Amino acid sequence: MGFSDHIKEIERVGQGSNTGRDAVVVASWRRCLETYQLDPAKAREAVIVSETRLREHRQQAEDLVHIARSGLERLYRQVAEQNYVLLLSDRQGVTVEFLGDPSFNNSLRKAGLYLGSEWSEPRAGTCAVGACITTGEPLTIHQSDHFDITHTPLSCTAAPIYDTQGALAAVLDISLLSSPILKASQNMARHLVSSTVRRIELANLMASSRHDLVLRFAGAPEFLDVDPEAAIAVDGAGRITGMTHGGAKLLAASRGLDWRRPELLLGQLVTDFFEAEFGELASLTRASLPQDRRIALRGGAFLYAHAIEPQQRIAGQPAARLPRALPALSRLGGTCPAIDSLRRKVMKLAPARLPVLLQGQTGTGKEHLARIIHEVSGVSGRFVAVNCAAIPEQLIESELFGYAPGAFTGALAKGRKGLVEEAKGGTLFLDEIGDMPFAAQSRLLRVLAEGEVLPVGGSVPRKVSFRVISASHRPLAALVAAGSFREDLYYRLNAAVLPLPPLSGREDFPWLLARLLEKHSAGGSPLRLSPEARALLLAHSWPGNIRELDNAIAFAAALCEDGVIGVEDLPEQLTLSPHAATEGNDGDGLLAMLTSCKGNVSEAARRLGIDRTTLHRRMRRLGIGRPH
Ligand SMILES: Nc1ncnc2c1ncn2[C@@H]1O[C@H](COP(=O)(O)OP(=O)(O)OP(=O)(O)O)[C@@H](O)[C@H]1O
Repeated sequence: MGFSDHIKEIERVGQGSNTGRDAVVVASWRRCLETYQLDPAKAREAVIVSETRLREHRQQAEDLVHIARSGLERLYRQVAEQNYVLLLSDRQGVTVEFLGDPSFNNSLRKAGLYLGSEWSEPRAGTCAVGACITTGEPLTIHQSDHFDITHTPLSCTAAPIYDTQGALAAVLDISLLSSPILKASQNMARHLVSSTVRRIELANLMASSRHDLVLRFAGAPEFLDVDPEAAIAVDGAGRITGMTHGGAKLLAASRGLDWRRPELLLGQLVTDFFEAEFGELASLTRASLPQDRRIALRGGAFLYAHAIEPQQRIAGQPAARLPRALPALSRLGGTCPAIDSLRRKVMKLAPARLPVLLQGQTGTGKEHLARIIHEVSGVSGRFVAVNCAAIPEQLIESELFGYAPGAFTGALAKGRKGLVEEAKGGTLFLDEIGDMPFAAQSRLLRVLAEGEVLPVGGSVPRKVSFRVISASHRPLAALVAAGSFREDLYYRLNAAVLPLPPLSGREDFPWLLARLLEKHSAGGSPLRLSPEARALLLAHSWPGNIRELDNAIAFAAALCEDGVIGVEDLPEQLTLSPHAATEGNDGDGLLAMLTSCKGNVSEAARRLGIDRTTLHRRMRRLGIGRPH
């Protein structure tokens, strides 16, 4: 369809004609024309938000992204071959997570299928993410369904992700740069996106309702354990505390209520919705066969249920296994010279309340260490963490130091306490301190030098006393030399410097691995690794450090079936990393690579960038046979 035909059709729809478009598209076009006053004749470029705004949006979505990641990567693997890219947007329509083929980066960025792209209806016109945010329903916006002519080559399918309280939290979208003409070609995409969202919501509910009873539901007993359609969480008093979107719809349908009004569902007695006593519902555990767990809703419909009991600590046993329950210093790491020395330093420094500077690559555990220092110091105040890189530059001073009444437009009438005062008597952790703007650095220096804080727009300083721990992944000394960090502040912050080693250099790797396996065991028996998966993890170079390992185990924990993580459960990037080339030089690395290629020597040689004969020679030298 040409440019002018597209505009004419939108105008006709605006005047009330029926041109055969889906109702969701028609409604969205009308919103674009009437509510957002967009002009179909004006093509707009895709909007990509600034780095700072992106960081802010990503920070807010961090927990959700963490839980969603394994589902996203699995979905991406299912669709990447058909050239789909995957976007996760927050409820403002900003893309906070993106998976796509990097070789198309330029065209994807230009088309707005990229990290930071903003797909809200008022900005981008009719688009899948924007329409999904507005309607709260899964949908496809295919080619000329898009309002803006710039986006008409795209085909986008999106589904909403709801939080456990029934609010729209994010949107998952898969998109194609070019697609077949028929919209029905995207039906499968819609099914895949919706089922991924269902799994993400279920994982989110399970993670946030550990101390409540969770009830999972399916229309057929066969699907109850593998792919439940809905779930709700219920507290000890029988009141509903959380739900997946499917759960909300099911509860609402049973009483003829509107699922868009979660306040009518949350906090209500579960027995108001089911023809069963609370005790009966709680007894629908795996102890009986799925087909025997049939229950009736108040509205008359039947379905099958699976009750998962709240996780309780069994006296003496699991509590000792939980990483949090370990004494603070032993949570630092295993036994090896580098970590033992770090532990000794922390033991001495923690009670001294000196400013400490933590240096280490991203994901090496700087915040983890800062919390340990806080705990060991035994102070009664709070631990307040501030990520200086995530707060927009214009807000950082008021966030940190607070502001006086009426300090600026939009300020609260009675002013506000800053984070520095929140940390009174405790610890202020300034992460990514190297990103703190110069003006805020000067104010912080004054607070540290004088022990008092002057709120923005205020004239009366207030006394504060707290311990400051700062962290940076860039060497602060180099920032001082480059003139972007105040030298006097640098000397105030680094009374003691603790470097954190990169994961690849940590001899206590097995200890860390064991802690993370416990962490992701979700209360059941601890997860285990197959020997091949362990070899692969040991061989990887971990550029993202402990965070990358943590994410990889979280991912594998979600995929593995019987508590044993195999190579096939690990994220693909572990086997395809650019660092793989170095992994063929030692026995473990080579074995891991061969295993990940299912024993295919040609494939392993290709990934290692060497020829087959060299690989065979290396295998003979290291005494490695071909794994089966
Ligand atoms: N010693 C440890 N034992 C177990 N888990 C750890 C340990 N250190 C770090 N982690 C885990 O690794 C992840 C990353 O840690 P953390 O956020 O402290 O890193 P960071 O260096 O502050 O990262 P960034 O530079 O990105 O802010 C977290 O999930 C944390 O719980």
